[in-house]
Amino acid sequence: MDFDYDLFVIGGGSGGVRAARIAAGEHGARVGLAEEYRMGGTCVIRGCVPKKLMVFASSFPVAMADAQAYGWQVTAGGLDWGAFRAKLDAELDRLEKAYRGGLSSAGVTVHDCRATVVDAHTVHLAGGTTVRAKHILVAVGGRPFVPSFPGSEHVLTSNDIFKLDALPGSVLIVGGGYIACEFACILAGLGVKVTQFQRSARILKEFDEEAVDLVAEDMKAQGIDLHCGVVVSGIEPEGAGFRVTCIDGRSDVFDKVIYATGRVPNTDGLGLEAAGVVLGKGGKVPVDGWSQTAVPSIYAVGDVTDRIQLTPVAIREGHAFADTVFGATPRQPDHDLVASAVFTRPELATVGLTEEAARAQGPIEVYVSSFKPMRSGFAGRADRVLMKLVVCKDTRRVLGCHIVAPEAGEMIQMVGIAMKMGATKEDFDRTCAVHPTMAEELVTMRKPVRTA
Ligand SMILES: Cc1cc2nc3c(=O)[nH]c(=O)nc-3n(C[C@H](O)[C@H](O)[C@H](O)COP(=O)(O)OP(=O)(O)OC[C@H]3O[C@@H](n4cnc5c(N)ncnc54)[C@H](O)[C@@H]3O)c2cc1C
Ligand SMILES: NC(=O)c1ccc[n+]([C@@H]2O[C@H](COP(=O)([O-])OP(=O)(O)OC[C@H]3O[C@@H](n4cnc5c(N)ncnc54)[C@H](O)[C@@H]3O)[C@@H](O)[C@H]2O)c1
Repeated sequence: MDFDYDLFVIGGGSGGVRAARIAAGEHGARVGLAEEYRMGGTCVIRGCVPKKLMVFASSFPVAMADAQAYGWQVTAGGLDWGAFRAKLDAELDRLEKAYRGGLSSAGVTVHDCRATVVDAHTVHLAGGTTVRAKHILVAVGGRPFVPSFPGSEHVLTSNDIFKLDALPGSVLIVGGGYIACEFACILAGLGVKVTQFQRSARILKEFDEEAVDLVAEDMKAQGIDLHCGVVVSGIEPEGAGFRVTCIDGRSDVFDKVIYATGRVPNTDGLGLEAAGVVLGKGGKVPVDGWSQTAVPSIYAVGDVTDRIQLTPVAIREGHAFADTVFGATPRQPDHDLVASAVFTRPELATVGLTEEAARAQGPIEVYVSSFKPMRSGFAGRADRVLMKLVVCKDTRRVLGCHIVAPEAGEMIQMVGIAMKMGATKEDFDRTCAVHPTMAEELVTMRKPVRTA
């Protein structure tokens, strides 16, 4: 059978771009890729990258206050949001160009349009053409989910934050996951009055409770008006802002309301069902360990699948797919012990099991050190950091590590390597400390604070 391409990738985000580049550039496949919006996808255009730059932007008021406390004569002015946004836009343009350059030098043919699946080997491109490919990779990612309720049309999502013409005076953020907590801290750091409503009893409910308690305490200490167990029932415009009413009767007006209540896969109208792929819960694409769907020529990677929604995971899945199908090195992506960080202030970073999950598996020892770090302590700030190891009593292996601290994301990357190698508590202990650092506590905690 004649095909236009060996591989057609739908979606130019983290997973799709990596798969296309490896299949074409390293394995010589004829690859086409369709992207309907901007090359780079969520991570580059409206996720990790602009978010992290906003995290940096929001960190300067505290840094300036610290500088003053250390004796520097600095006067903090206000943020010029317009100037920041212009630089941010230019940086995203630069990155998008670099992504396009990478695809072009690998020999990938890019189609700047929406693509839909017609059958197991056929893709329809908006504009009217149809292409045939031996393999199709679905890497369409997801988009913000907003529940439906009276007034839900008035809310913003994470996509809109990067495009605000001006910073609002006050915001309500609804949700308690990664995105809600990160933007609560970012906006508070930028000087916005932030209120946060979480529906359930805790924020960041997938994370270690003790670690999250410290993050929540710190978020409140920096002025975020955080409330759990609150459900919004309606929103209506009032003056220049919006009146938000909740089922417990509370009611208040905010300049903007931002919903960060999870993400849904971009599979609506994609044509997968017609091609024989039965979609899973919430429209996610079910795949096996090779990222293959029930239709053998159709594969899927990244947020559109029912796995872990993180950029490095999407990249690994795309790379493993390309090596498996077009290279001579079949391998499955490894989803075990994936470290991640929530870029709140302070950061929360984690790898492995929470204390709660580990307890359910068998006897454990828990090592915790929580203290005032030297840098902020000297500046007179009350912030505390937390280093926590969850250890299996029988095998002595470190099952989980949880860090709440500035730059926790940088630290957990290294702990992840040790844990992936199967490090025991005694391996941590025989590693000499780097002094004076916060991370030295990870190798100097001698006695468990509790066992279970
Ligand atoms: C605000 C925010 C912050 C985040 N921060 C982090 C972080 O700090 N660290 C981290 O690891 N992860 C983070 N993530 C998650 C991360 O961005 C995603 O896990 C990752 O981008 C998923 O990659 P993907 O390739 O699956 O999909 P995406 O990157 O979403 O790419 C999918 C692409 O497909 C395109 N597309 C969709 N449908 C079609 C179609 N029919 N035809 C053509 N093109 C189509 C879309 O336009 C998009 O460009 C964040 C996400 C958000 C929203
Ligand atoms: N730093 C990072 O690595 C990073 C940052 C941002 C996003 N991400 C990825 O993106 C994914 C999506 O992030 P997210 O924060 O949107 O989702 P999430 O799943 O982390 O959190 C969703 C939150 O919304 C709440 N919620 C869900 N439905 C609701 C409803 N109907 N009403 C009120 N509240 C509701 C949930 O209780 C939860 O707190 C994350 O799971 C993560 O994998 C990663």
